Amino acid sequence: PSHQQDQSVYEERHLRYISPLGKGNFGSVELCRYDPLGDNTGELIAVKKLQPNKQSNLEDFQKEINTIRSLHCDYIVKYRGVCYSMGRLSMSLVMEYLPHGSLIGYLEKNRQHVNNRRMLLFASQICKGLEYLQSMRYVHRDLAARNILVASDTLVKIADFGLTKIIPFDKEYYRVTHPGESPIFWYAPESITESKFSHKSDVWSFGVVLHELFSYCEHNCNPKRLYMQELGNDMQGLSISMHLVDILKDNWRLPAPPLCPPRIYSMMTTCWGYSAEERPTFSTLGDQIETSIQD
Ligand SMILES: CC(C)(Nc1nc(-c2c[nH]c3ncc(Cl)cc23)ncc1F)C(=O)NCC(F)(F)F
Repeated sequence: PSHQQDQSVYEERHLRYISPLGKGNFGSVELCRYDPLGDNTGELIAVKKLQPNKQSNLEDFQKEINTIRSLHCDYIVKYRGVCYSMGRLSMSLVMEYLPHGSLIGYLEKNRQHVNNRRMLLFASQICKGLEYLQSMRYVHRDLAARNILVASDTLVKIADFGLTKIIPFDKEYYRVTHPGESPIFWYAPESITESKFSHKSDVWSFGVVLHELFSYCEHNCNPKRLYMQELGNDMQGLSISMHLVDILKDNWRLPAPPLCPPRIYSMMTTCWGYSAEERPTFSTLGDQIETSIQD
């Protein structure tokens, strides 16, 4: 209902810190209990604090809060509200807490009872979440299994909108001025060479997430490791991204994960079309995944 205020304010005095969850873009996230009654019956929440010493300023954080507050989708981590502290000088983003954590940890722990059908269910949920993001003209820019959260054994959600940008109404892509520490092994070629980000660059990253899914996030065959093996581990710094683009131009792609169904691997390779136009849309990918689930 529109009258329901979507921004609930959490009072810092009722916040009970429990444990650290991890570090994301521009901040750290902690598990807390919001316990106004003081009897430990309050809800568990994930609280993302702005890293005070980071050059990222309050403005970027405010943008991230506005982004996640505007998203209402079953496959995107839910915004709960904000918590002001130190007399409204600093603020924290409050999100729903998903007990199973990020997809990487979940797959490492539960590998034995997650089969291909379950993987395809997760893939279709991520795809639907991305289709929704695209309908809102957002590009995520940091799609990776580490940024997918597990709500239950049958539900995953996209999270960490620290790098998400809105595509201007008159353009098909967003150009970043300050690339920062980029996860280049999840990046499309044009994002590496021209800092250009679009729905089609998110499609490339979705292909890499599919590879992570069907590799069960095995750390010895994660994308960075596989690329570095191909590049020769002796590379340093800047030349890695240029060498990476060269092997992509020569049509080298991540190899099929062990036991990955051929139809799924060919779906990944369509996401890795060198030029953005060759890559499918999320709706086409969604249909292909649904078809694979039926079989
Ligand atoms: C920076 C942070 C905390 N990292 C982690 N979150 C959670 C984690 C576990 N449960 C959570 N419930 C909500 C949220 Cl926002 C995070 C978690 N678990 C492990 C993490 F490394 C994060 O936000 N990562 C992006 C995400 F994984 F969420 F996509």
